Amino acid sequence: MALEITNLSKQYNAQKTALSNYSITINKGILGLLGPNGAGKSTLMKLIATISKPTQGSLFLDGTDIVQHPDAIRRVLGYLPQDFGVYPNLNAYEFLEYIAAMKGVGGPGLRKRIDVLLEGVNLTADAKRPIGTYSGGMKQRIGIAQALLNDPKVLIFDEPTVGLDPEERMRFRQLIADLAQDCIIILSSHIVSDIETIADEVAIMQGGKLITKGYQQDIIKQADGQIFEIFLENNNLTEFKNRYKVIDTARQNDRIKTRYISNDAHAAPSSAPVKATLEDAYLFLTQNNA
Ligand SMILES: Nc1ncnc2c1ncn2[C@@H]1O[C@H](COP(=O)(O)OP(=O)(O)OP(=O)(O)O)[C@@H](O)[C@H]1O
Repeated sequence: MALEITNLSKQYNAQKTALSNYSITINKGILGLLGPNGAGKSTLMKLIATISKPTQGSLFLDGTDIVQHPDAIRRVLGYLPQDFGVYPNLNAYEFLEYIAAMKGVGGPGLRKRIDVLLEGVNLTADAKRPIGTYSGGMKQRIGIAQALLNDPKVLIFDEPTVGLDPEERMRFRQLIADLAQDCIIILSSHIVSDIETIADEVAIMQGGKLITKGYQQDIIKQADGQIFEIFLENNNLTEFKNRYKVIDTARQNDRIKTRYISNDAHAAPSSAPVKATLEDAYLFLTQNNA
């Protein structure tokens, strides 16, 4: 199963091009879309979900043009939009039955499927309560469950971990890891650590463009030799920040351990090179392309 995206552009109006000449091939497994606010992540996901039409370019799923034939993906699609709305008066069962009807999913197995999904997102105990009484994280979890109702082969999750506590994040990871053997799963976040623990491959985007895509270790390699650490006195940090892109600081006794981006030729004296992480690589690559 493969999704082939070629020269995709989306222009919302004369001033706003949200996606520009974007090409990517997405295979089975979990692809994490990383990018700052406004990078075009949601726009890309909406185009794949055929909720929105591209201004230019093509999207093919296993050789079928899904701009011309959106049903080819809709049949096998599970989608959690960023602004997922729920019906406050319905309980979880009623809501999932309603979504199942809209997706044309039914039959004798439906009740069982809903039970399994509610268990999967840890909502069994609250299934009879109106969704309007749920917390933000619980609403997000019912959103995840509805995306899985039709046994999808292409799953799109826009910021799925928003509002989830660490335990629920772990549960989400396990839930989709099992599905990834057999599905294309695309999820977005601007929280690098979420993508780091969930995704096999990562696509970094910025300003509507794809900066890089690959396995995590290959993306991290791109920042090798560019990340340094230095111990600074308290009052030197502000000036240091004017000269270098600081990634992180941590107070250690009376000094500040400062992680920053540079290269060997320009690193500050008394710095030590350190091994890059995905977060470092993300900041390095988006800074270079800003
Ligand atoms: N319907 C629209 N009309 C006009 N501009 C839009 C529309 N939707 C999105 N945009 C703009 O397109 C750009 C890309 O937006 P998009 O929501 O795809 O980014 P994103 O990477 O998902 O951002 P975030 O992380 O904040 O959700 C932004 O500048 C946004 O303001």
